[in-house]
Amino acid sequence: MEVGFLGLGIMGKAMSLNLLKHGFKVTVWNRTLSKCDELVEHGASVCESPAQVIKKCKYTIAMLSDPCAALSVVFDKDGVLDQICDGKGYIDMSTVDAETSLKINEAITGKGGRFVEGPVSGSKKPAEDGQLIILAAGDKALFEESIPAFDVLGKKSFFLGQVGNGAKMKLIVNMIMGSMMNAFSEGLVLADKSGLSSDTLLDILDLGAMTNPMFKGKGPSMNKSSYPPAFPLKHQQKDMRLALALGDENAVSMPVAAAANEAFKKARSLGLGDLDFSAVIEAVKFSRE
Ligand SMILES: NC(=O)C1=CN([C@@H]2O[C@H](COP(=O)(O)OP(=O)(O)OC[C@H]3O[C@@H](n4cnc5c(N)ncnc54)[C@H](OP(=O)(O)O)[C@@H]3O)[C@@H](O)[C@H]2O)C=CC1
Ligand SMILES: O=CC(=O)O
Repeated sequence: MEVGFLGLGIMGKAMSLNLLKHGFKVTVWNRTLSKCDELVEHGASVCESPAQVIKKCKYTIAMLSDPCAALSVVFDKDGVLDQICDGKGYIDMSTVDAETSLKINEAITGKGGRFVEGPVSGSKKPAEDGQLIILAAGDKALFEESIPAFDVLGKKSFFLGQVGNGAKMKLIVNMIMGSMMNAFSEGLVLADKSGLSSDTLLDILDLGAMTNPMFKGKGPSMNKSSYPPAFPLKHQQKDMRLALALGDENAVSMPVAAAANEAFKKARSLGLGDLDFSAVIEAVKFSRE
């Protein structure tokens, strides 16, 4: 199977490398073209614009930072829309809001193409290991044709119905994750300020009903104030913002998520946006100083 891949950030690089490892022919494009070099070393071809990738490939996957990036890659000059046509499939796996996904769907299908949104749950390591959870929606036939690629990228693919449902589900999952990360950060800081060992707190949490891979994976490095980016904090804050907007639309009161969003905003204002989202603990420490 030949696929195009647009966007080689933390996730896109790991995902496209995985496809190459599993025998897919992959043609890549990234806004900063130099990031394609490593993929070429692993056998990928490169194009100089999204339009060229779409022209070459029947199926193209995108993994871009946010709604603005997702829209720009589709609608700008030499973008996806220039070449999308009957018989082509576009699969956007970026985390965006439903409105963005619907706009893209309308434009792609308006030119005869087919569209699936497929945001993923799981970070850099699950992307490297092909263990993502794929939250797809849109064109069912395209979803089914994408299964060979999804099976390489993920451990489970959900089909959630109409376009927008994948985006909404992903935002809800990440709203919960961002809120949990804040509660966790407050607990670690409170243990430390109370004269307790935050490492012992991790051991206690790990033995009880609250054990989870996120506390287990991030806790030890948070206790060392180390935040190598797996999931950039600026993206987690984008997800909180978009989830809160979904709450607004549906009149769902979400004070916990709103407070978590404020902490992520604070962390961004402290210049921590490119670090891992666990760096939000620095905003918690800051507010207690
Ligand atoms: N990291 C993670 O753990 C996870 C991330 N996600 C989601 O996946 C998506 C990608 O995340 P991640 O790989 O971490 O992000 P990165 O910040 O590492 O990469 C972002 C990518 O988007 C591209 N990009 C940004 N703005 C534009 C633009 N205006 N036009 C074209 N391309 C653009 C970047 O290009 P350039 O290299 O030129 O800057 C880069 O390829 C996000 O939506 C994120 O929320 C989902 C699950 C897990
Ligand atoms: O979107 C981030 C993730 O870890 O999932």
